[in-house]
Amino acid sequence: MIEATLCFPRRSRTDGSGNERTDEVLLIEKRRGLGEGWYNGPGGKLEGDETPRECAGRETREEVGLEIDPEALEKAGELTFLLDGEAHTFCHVFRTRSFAGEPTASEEARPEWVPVEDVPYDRMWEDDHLWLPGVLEGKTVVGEFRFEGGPPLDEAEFVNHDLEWDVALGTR
Ligand SMILES: Nc1nc2c([nH]c(=O)n2[C@H]2C[C@H](O)[C@@H](COP(=O)(O)OP(=O)(O)OP(=O)(O)O)O2)c(=O)[nH]1
Repeated sequence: MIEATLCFPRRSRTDGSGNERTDEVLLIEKRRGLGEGWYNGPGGKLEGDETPRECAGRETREEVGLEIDPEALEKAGELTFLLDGEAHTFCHVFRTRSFAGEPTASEEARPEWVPVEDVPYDRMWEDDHLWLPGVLEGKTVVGEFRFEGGPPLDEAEFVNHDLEWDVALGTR
């Protein structure tokens, strides 16, 4: 089974007059690989003996150039994606308001700050609207999502899911 991560950097912005506060999340438009053409958080597969939070920090740096201290990542979810009845990917989800630098595009990703109210769920993995809103509200989630008809996973059909909220997650 693949072990992977997703990272959702957050910021709050005030408009010029200082009245309107917008809560934003950094998404990427993925330019290649699994989920190409869709929006997602920065992230990817674990390499070597790195921990999930080290992986989330490294992928965010490689894909959009933000520097993130792995210890500053807050664990928000653990998602299992099953393909044709078999565990395909186990994905650790993190969020953080602590990072350095400005997002820049890479070969893999085009970054975009998006108001939390305007996340483009119609241009994302089909399951994301089920768990990402809660994650962006600060909840923790454990989920199982079943796909059929692949590989690859991103061409399979999303068939059903189980979700559990407000779960105490490990510290990895
Ligand atoms: N939001 C969301 N992300 C998903 C779903 N399924 C799934 O694998 N992912 C994530 C986990 C990983 O962060 C990412 C796939 O890994 P990746 O970006 O390394 O894949 P890739 O094929 O581009 O690999 P590589 O060439 O970069 O090594 O997609 C899903 O249903 N929703």
